[in-house]
Amino acid sequence: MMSLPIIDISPFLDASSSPASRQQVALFINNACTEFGFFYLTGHGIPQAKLEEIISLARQFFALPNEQKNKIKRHDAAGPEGGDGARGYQGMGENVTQGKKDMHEAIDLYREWDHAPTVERSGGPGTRSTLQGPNLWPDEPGKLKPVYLAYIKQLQNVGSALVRAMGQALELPPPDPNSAGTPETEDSEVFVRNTDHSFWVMRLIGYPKLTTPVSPDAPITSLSCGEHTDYGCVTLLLTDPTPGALQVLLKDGTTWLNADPIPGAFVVNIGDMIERWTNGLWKSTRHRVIHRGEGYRVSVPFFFEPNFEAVVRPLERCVERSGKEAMHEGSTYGEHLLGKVFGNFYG
Ligand SMILES: O=C(O)CCC(=O)C(=O)O
Ligand SMILES: [Fe+2]
Repeated sequence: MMSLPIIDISPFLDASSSPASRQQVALFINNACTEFGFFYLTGHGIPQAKLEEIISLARQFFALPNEQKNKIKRHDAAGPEGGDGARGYQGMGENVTQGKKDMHEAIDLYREWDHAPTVERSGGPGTRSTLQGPNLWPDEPGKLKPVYLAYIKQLQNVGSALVRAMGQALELPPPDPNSAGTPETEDSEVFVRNTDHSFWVMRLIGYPKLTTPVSPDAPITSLSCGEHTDYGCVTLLLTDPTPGALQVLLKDGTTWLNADPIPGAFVVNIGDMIERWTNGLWKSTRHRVIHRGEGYRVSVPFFFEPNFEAVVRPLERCVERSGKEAMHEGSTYGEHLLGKVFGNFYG
């Protein structure tokens, strides 16, 4: 049975590693991103016990009564509740993909809005614009917030190492040692610079087992998470050990491959902004979740994204190499994200 490649990123986290070991990793990444857009990541330095604690804390939250969970409910932006339309807890079926309700519940966390002043909305004092509110952390379990904040710091470091490796994997020129470069400089550090204030997203997701009937002819009417690509740069996905839930669409466009978890490894995939930057040399691969297995499945994806104001347009080298017209004229990651956030709840 075919399986996704496994990539050890440690040479990009270890300042004393040899250029040859980094080059080897870059080569593997190029192959994995060209062929699958998905791979397993090891050598990230986060102990397995920490990863298990992350899953366990999310599981404890989802086991609370609804009344308790709804204390941090997501509210629409510009409303009297002071919601920002994005952050907070969403109950079962509140998320929509391709016009269908997803059978999961979730907490969404984002980088705090610290790159620009917040803009109060016309709803009156205390109302918020989309994404401009604070994160809503649960009181229970009490350890969740501090443990997650420390974990998010570590993940940003891993994300940064990964996008550095990606710049090298694309054979972009090395940075000029005499100049710091700007966000527009198209060298191998281009992704690192454009993610240095990553507008990251973290989702804690709980999936009950699907109970809709299975028959090979029946259309799948309700999924745990409908078919989609991820929005941004790279996703570092942590899941509990449940097999057979996450499925990845292969290049043939018809075969779904199970991306079963490997203990201690992240499942990594590239998002829409990397596809745009590479002018489609690397595609953001479609995937979905169908959990018909045993137990209540928990996953915690971390989306390491560009800066909110990063302008993402196809890199010249990638346009040349692809032999195609530039696929996009360029826009900020923030604009792309806002469009997606509206679609998730009002689609
Ligand atoms: O739960 C999973 O395995 C994947 C979730 C996912 O694809 C997403 O949240 O974007
Ligand atoms: Fe996804």
